[in-house]
Amino acid sequence: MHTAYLGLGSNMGDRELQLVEAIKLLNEVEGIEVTQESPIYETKPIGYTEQPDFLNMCIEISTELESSELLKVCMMVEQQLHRVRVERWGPRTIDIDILLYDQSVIQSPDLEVPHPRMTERAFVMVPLNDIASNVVEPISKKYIWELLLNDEQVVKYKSERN
Ligand SMILES: Nc1ncnc2c1ncn2[C@@H]1O[C@H](COP(=O)(O)OP(=O)(O)OP(=O)(O)O)[C@@H](O)[C@H]1O
Ligand SMILES: Nc1nc2c(c(=O)[nH]1)N=C(CO)CN2
Repeated sequence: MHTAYLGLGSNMGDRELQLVEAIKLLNEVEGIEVTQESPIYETKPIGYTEQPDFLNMCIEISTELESSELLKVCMMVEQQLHRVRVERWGPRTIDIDILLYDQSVIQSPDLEVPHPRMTERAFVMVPLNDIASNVVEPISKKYIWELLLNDEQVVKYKSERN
């Protein structure tokens, strides 16, 4: 059995209904059980900003499916909810991203896990932290180290007072 975290987003049509429907459809798939749902957040669009606000949330699932099968299921659910994609990062009825799959690191042409942009996105990290703070804590700590290693200079200050 595997544990995975999925990020859900919607900014077209009945946004809340589409999140609810996506969770229902995922739960109906054999080999998937939705075990936790975060609160829903209303978020300003990141990236391409000339589009409506999103509703975002994260869920935890317990699954027998391999990661590639899980990706197919996510894409199938997106299709069932009539996802239309006009442009990359543009408006969509539903977007389902695989954020984490156990502790796996996957780098295939179709699937990258952990999701490569998740740590830059508060609309992912905030709801993920609501349902999996134990998972977010080591990730964010690692991320802080990466920021420091890459460009930011943050050096401990030695007091000049007595
Ligand atoms: N972790 C992942 N979860 C979902 N799709 C992924 C993942 N890694 C790679 N992909 C690929 O990304 C494609 C979907 O891209 P999509 O258009 O949904 O990206 P996006 O949601 O607009 O942008 P972003 O990936 O930055 O959230 C899929 O065809 C899938 O093969
Ligand atoms: N607030 C917000 N912004 C986004 C979102 C999203 O889900 N929420 N998804 C994107 C592409 O995946 C791009 N920008």
